[in-house]
Amino acid sequence: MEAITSFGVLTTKLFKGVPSKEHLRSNSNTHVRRSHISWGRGFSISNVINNTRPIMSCNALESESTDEPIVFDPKNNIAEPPPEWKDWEERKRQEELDSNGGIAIRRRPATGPPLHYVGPFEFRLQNKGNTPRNILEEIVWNKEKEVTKIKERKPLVSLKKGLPSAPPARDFIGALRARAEETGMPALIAEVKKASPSRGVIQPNFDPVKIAQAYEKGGAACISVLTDSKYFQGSFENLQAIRDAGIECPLLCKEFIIDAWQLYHARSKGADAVLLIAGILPDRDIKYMSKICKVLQMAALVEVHNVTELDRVLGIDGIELIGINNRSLETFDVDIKNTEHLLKGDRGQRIRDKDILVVGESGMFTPDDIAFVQRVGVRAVLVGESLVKQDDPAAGIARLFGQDIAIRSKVKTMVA
Ligand SMILES: O=P(O)(O)OC[C@@H](O)[C@@H](O)c1c[nH]c2ccccc12
Repeated sequence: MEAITSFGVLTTKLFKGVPSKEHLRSNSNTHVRRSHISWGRGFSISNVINNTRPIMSCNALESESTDEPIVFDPKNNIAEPPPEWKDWEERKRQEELDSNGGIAIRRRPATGPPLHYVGPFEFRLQNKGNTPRNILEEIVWNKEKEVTKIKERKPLVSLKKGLPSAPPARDFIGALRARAEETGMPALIAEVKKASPSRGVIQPNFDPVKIAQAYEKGGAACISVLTDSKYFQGSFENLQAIRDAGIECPLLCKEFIIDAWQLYHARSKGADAVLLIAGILPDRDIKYMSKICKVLQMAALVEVHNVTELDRVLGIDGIELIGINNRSLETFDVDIKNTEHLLKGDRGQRIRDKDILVVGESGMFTPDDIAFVQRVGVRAVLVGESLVKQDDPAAGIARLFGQDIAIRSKVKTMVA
């Protein structure tokens, strides 16, 4: 690791006790003096090793200063930090959340860490503040650039002018409620997704219209279409093509929305609903954007991943549809028990009192998974991978639910 000093470039190895990446890797039994490391913004030893946390300084943690050695695990070089460090990291994380409107990622690249002074030296790690800390941050920073560019070509005024000729918005939430009631099972939002950052290419023979038609035939109530191209190989052309092909299921535009301009853009391409991710949007944006959605007659699926985000969203008036993502967009860890965890106790009660429809999202592969999330309170599921990778997605739906939900819904409709 290099540091810029007033005398040129110095390596951090020169500073007593600060481990360089190479130093950590090559020393199976490295001793580091805690008093010489500052764990900036949730910084940990593994971040040093993986070089994932950009901000590092040589300030001492005064109050915790001790010469007690920290011994790194010889096999994977990862030290188990003492509990007070974890508390400190947690406190920092909470402070960061508070100052960031409740969101854990930095919405724009930081300008870089401040200069530090050690004796006569002035130094800073080279531009590390401009490195995204996780994939979600990277996606969002790219999205900011992408949207800024398209907005120049297609300003909001011209987008708004084109809206009257957009295909009319259909009732996304109504379709979910009706289907859940009709089948007695969670309504299905089936996802058209070619690839993802966690799975790579999921379906190499990707024909978005054919897949959407199969989903509709198989009993999906709504369809989700990935439009992000860089990370998911999706597009707005896919969304438009599916709409133009006469699919009757309402369509969710699956996009990383960070700017209200994208709402108008999604509507102009035929979307009936959009995704608002609480992990990247502060409360004021969720409020403002969900109001715009109402004006545009689109549904807003507000996605949360943890209790902090769920509590924030439950504090916002007028939210009708909440998605609980079982996958962390920061680490990609998937656990369907997350849905149970978020819906238990008081929170579940508040959701029922407000008559909010809950969508269980990600990581569902079997009838047991569907039954599990239904039992804990979801009335719709959003499923991608397990369906899109099938050669026959309609049959895939029947396998996922353990029964043919298309036939059952048709029979019931005919009887009614
Ligand atoms: O493929 P899965 O595990 O069935 O997941 C679908 C969907 O939940 C997932 O694609 C998703 C949920 N929230 C997102 C936000 C952005 C991109 C993708 C997503």
